[in-house]
Amino acid sequence: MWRRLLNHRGISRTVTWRNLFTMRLKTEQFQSLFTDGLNGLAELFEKNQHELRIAGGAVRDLLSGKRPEDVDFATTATPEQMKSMFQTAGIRMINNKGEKHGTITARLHNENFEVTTLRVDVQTDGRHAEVEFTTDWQKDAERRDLTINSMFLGLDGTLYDYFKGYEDLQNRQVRFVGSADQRIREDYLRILRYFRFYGRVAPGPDQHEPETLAAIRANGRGLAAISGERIWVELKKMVLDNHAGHLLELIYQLDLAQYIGLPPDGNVEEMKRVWHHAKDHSPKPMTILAALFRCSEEVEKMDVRLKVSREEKSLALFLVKHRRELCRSEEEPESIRPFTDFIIDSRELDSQSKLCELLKYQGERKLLSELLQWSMPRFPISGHDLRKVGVTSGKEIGATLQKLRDVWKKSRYQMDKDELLSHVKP
Ligand SMILES: Nc1ccn([C@@H]2O[C@H](COP(=O)(O)OP(=O)(O)OP(=O)(O)O)[C@@H](O)[C@H]2O)c(=O)n1
Ligand SMILES: [Mg+2]
Repeated sequence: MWRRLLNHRGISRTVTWRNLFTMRLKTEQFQSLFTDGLNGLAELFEKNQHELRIAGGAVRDLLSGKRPEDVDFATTATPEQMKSMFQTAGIRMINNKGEKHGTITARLHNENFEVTTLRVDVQTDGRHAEVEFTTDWQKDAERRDLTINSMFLGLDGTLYDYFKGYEDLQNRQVRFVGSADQRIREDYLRILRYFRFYGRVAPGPDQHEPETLAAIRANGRGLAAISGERIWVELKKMVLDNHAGHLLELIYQLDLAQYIGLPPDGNVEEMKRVWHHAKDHSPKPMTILAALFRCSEEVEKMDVRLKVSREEKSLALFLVKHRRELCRSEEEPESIRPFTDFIIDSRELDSQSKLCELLKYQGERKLLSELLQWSMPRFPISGHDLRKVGVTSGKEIGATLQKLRDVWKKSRYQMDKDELLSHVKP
């Protein structure tokens, strides 16, 4: 993907002017953004002589040949100017919560467009910022986290790159804009964003700039003040990207684990092992993280801090409980029977998917592909069938069903209804 990007045919000319690097982007992904909604938005800004550009992550994605999932826009217009412009044009605006930070959301042709006024952060407490609006594009680029996230793209395809973001993207380097220390102090979550984008962009593990790591180490404690929800969103994405084994180890080396809900004495060696054999099998984030936990109390503590979903927590507890004792049988190492027996006994809907995660954890590739294809046989007997053959009391029905389940299991789930009912003594 990256080599293709270097000699992309969609890029037609490059100009360097002082520290601003510009060029024209005309890729298919870029063209495909121009829906009726965006064309309408662009026209309106042009008519009112306000500049409008695509900003941040979407520019990074477009330059990497990816269609961005969400596109943020930046403008020189103030929120007041935008509001009056949209009102005059009869365009609906929705949820004005972002207005304090300069964001107006307009709805055109059933599409929402988030447009944010250029700004500088005048005061930050490491979580929230007090902002001041500006018409200077470079100032807005300067307050962004990473060089690869600091670029703008005009709607004519012109790239505005003040901090060598494009060069870094081509060289697969992740760097903070200006001082890493300052950028991190503005929002400590950026430590985790750095790791996440490192996973996405860097060609291999361990190619960090020493100053970046020093700034992260020095500011790690700041993560303690960041909400668990925000941390979990970042951590989850990071764990599923490249180099996650290395990055999680780095989190321990830089002494950050304690601030983000991970056990201070996490089992890093086990995690690296698990990551290595699970990474190509689409593991859930918790399958990798579970390897760090030594006991269920550590899972509980993580949940208090990160407020993970009920399913995520239950998977972590499940893996910690069963990772050693529920494994392939010595006598029949190729058989998925211990796992299918477990699923049938547990009668829980999600136990099959949990066991698939367990097999990823254990690195059992063959058993995993079999279990993925296996479908649970249906137990052919109901209470109703037993009543028909004369078992009437509730207690007796329960006990007989259990007994028949055992018989069924011994037959490796082959016996049908009649064969099973022949075991019921009238
Ligand atoms: N802590 C943060 C979060 C965001 N940003 C800036 O705001 C942009 C948009 O943020 P967001 O959508 O949260 O992230 P993306 O970089 O777009 O990544 P994703 O693809 O995950 O949306 C970023 O590119 C970056 O310029 C920042 O400087 N500091
Ligand atoms: Mg984004």
